[in-house]
Amino acid sequence: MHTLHVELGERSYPIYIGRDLLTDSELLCQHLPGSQLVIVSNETIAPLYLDRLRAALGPRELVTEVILADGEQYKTMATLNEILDRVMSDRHNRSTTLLALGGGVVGDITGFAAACYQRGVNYVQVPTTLLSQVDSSVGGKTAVNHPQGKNMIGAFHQPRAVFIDINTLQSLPAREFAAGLAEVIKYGLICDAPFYRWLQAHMPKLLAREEAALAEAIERSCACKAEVVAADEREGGLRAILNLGHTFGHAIETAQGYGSWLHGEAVATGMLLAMEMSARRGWIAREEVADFRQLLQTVQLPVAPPADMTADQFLDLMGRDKKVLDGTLRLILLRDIGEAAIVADASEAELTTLLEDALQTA
Ligand SMILES: NC(=O)c1ccc[n+]([C@@H]2O[C@H](COP(=O)([O-])OP(=O)(O)OC[C@H]3O[C@@H](n4cnc5c(N)ncnc54)[C@H](O)[C@@H]3O)[C@@H](O)[C@H]2O)c1
Ligand SMILES: O=C(O)C(=O)C[C@@H](O)[C@H](O)[C@H](O)COP(=O)(O)O
Ligand SMILES: [Zn+2]
Repeated sequence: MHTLHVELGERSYPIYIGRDLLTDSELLCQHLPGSQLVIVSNETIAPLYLDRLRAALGPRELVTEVILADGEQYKTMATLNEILDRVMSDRHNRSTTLLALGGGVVGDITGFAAACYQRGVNYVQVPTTLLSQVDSSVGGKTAVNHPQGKNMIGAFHQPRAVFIDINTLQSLPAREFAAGLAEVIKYGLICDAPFYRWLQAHMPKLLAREEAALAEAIERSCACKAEVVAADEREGGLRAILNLGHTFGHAIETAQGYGSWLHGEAVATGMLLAMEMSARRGWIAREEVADFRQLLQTVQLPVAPPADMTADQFLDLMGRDKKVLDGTLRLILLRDIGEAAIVADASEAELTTLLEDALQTA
């Protein structure tokens, strides 16, 4: 087992990465000492992993299990209320801890419920998708979607611990695994060029879900995220680099009504747009864009935006991005592989041409 730390003073917490953590009673109970617990999962994950986890957690005075419907389309206020209603009805007090067992959807909603209940109770993350293991379980961004925008209602609320059991990845559908790889690749692009080159070389091993390669990729991704979050917890500046590809990607997810494009798929296409834009500015070589496109294709991630979108629709949705400040859109581009830049000078003309060219390939 490897342990990383997110250093945030009194809100610091460990990230444990290893096999069979889901059944590691001693480790789990060390971080979950209280008598009250709320386990939040969904209808797909619970039948696979809940029994084992429950057994490892041992008997408690009060345990509430909330099993949500599965899907990004349920990352809503209504689902948040479902959790809060159960927590209220079962009379949990402030000493309770929420535990998210699942992917990023379960994790983001559970974290938000923990941030809201009685103005904030503890929660821990037990992420079961690649995406949630390398990204959403770490950093304390919690949220639900609004029909008009992704993650628009939420709070920063850090978990107390993250337990990454890499065995759970063996049951993950291939499409979801690929979506997680998009966020893994993101870390190489924004802050770790050697890691990006390693990913290019080791993609076959990752796609075969070889344990050593998976552990390495998860650890390096979490290390990057932990460092960025520790430096800028609430996205005053630097943390925005974790949003590479997301301004385009969130526009795609919102336009599609959440669900038909997976988050990682939309981010992959968004990262390709950001790389193309960086190349057009002369910041990165054309060959890097071509190699990146090839890498996405190897992983079976989409390389063109949805054909039914227009550049105007993109611009409208991108104008609602959380990185818009005083009416100015900020985008994450690449100065080089491993070196992200936050730019505020993208013109409407530059974006329209970029998007129209990309839409022609869709
Ligand atoms: N908070 C953050 O910093 C952050 C970062 C990245 C993404 N996100 C959010 O995370 C969400 C995407 O997360 P996701 O990709 O994990 O999607 P997800 O939570 O929808 O999970 C993907 C699918 O895999 C299933 N699943 C989960 N674990 C499984 C397993 N081990 N075996 C079999 N099936 C399994 C789920 O039931 C679901 O159907 C989006 O809402 C995105 O906005 C948040
Ligand atoms: O942790 C962050 O910061 C990120 O931006 C990570 C992203 O991968 C993630 O999708 C996040 O939820 C996006 O945040 P948002 O503020 O753009 O909604
Ligand atoms: Zn993301």
